[in-house]
Amino acid sequence: MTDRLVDAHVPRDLHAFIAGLPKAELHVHHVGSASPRIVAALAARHPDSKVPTDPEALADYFTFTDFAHFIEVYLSVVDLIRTPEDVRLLTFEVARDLARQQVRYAELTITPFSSTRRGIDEGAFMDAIEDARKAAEAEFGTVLRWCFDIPGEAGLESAEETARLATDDRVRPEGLVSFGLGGPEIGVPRPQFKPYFDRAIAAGLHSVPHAGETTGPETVWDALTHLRAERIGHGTSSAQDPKLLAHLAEHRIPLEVCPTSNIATRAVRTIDEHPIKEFAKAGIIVTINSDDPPMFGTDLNNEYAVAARLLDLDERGLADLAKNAVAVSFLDEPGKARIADEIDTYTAGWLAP
Ligand SMILES: Nc1ncnc2c1ncn2[C@@H]1O[C@H](CCC(=O)c2cccc(C(=O)O)c2)[C@@H](O)[C@H]1O
Ligand SMILES: [Zn+2]
Repeated sequence: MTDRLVDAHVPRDLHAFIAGLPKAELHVHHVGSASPRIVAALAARHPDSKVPTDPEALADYFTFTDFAHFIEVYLSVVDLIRTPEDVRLLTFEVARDLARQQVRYAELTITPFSSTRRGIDEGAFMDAIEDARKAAEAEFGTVLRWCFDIPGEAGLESAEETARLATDDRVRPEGLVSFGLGGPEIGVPRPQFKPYFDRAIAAGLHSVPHAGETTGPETVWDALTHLRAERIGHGTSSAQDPKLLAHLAEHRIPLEVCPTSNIATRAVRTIDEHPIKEFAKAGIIVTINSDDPPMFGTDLNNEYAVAARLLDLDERGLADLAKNAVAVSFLDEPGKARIADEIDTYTAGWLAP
C-alpha cells in the first residue's frame, strides 16, 4: 500500500522505465513544488505560521476539502517565502527534485506578484531565481525556464504588476518564456485579462493560462479567443464540449494535464472519471504534469504511471508522451532535438532484446 492519493497500479517494470525516462515538465508551480522538507524548514523559521513544521503532519495539512481550501493552504505556504534567500533555496531544491526524476527541462510557473506584494524586492527576487536557474543547470544539467502567472482572484492590480515584471526589460529575467493566469476560476472571467496578455505576447512571451479546471468549457474558449492561449493549463472541462475537443485537436492546442491535481482539488471526482481518455481519442496533444507535486502526494513519475494506466500505454506510448511535452515546450530547437534524441536512445536501449 502506498501513501499516494492516486496509485497507478502499473507493472513494476513500467515504473522502472518511467523513473529513467528523460522528461520535460510544462505545468509545475514554484511554491507548489516545495518539498515537505523545505516547507517544514521554512515553517520552523517562521513560528507565527500555521504550516506544520514536521513532514508527517504536513501530509494531513495538504488534504483539501475543495479548490478554495487548496488555495488557502497554498497561500499559507506562499507566506513562508519571505526573503530572497528563501526564494533561491526553494528554486534550487525544486530543480534538484526535478533532476532526480530525470526531468531535463521544466517551465516553472512563478507568481511574482505574490512575493513582491509580501515585501520581497523585485530585483532581488529576479536575481534569486536566475541564480538558482543557472546553478541548477550547471549542477544537475536541468534546464529551467519561467512562466509568470497572474493570480486572477487578486484582480487587475495583480495583472498590471505581473505584466510589468514580465515585459519591462529593466526587471524581466532572462529565463522568462511564458505568461499565465492561475488561482480560482470561479468569479474570475478570463476576458478582463486580455490587455495584459496582449502586452506579454507583444513582448515575445507565450500565453499559457489555466482554464477549464474548476469551471466549464466556456472558460477554455475564452482563454483561446481573448488570451490567445498556445497551450491550456488543465482544460479538464473541454470534454463537455465536442466542438471544443475538435478545435483543440484541429489547431493542435496542447492540454497540460495534471491527473492527481484534479483529484486532490476535487476538480474531478475519481481518477477513473478523468477525461484524459477523451482527449487522446479526440486527437488532442496531451502532456503529463504534476502541478504541485508535494501538495498532491505525487511526483511527475507517478503522473506518468497514472497516465499509463488510464491510456493503457506501454513503454513506447510513455516515450511518446514525454516527446509530446518536449515538442510543445518553449525550449529552443537544438535543446528540443537533444532531449528527444535522449528519449529515443533510452527507449531503444530499454526495449533492446
Ligand atoms: N492547480 C492550480 N490551479 C490554479 N492555480 C494554482 C494551481 N496550483 C497552484 N496555483 C497557484 O495558486 C496561486 C493562487 C494565488 C491566488 O489565487 C491569490 C489570490 C489572492 C491573493 C493572492 C496573493 O498572492 O496575494 C493570491 C497562483 O500563484 C497559482 O499559480
Ligand atoms: Zn496549475
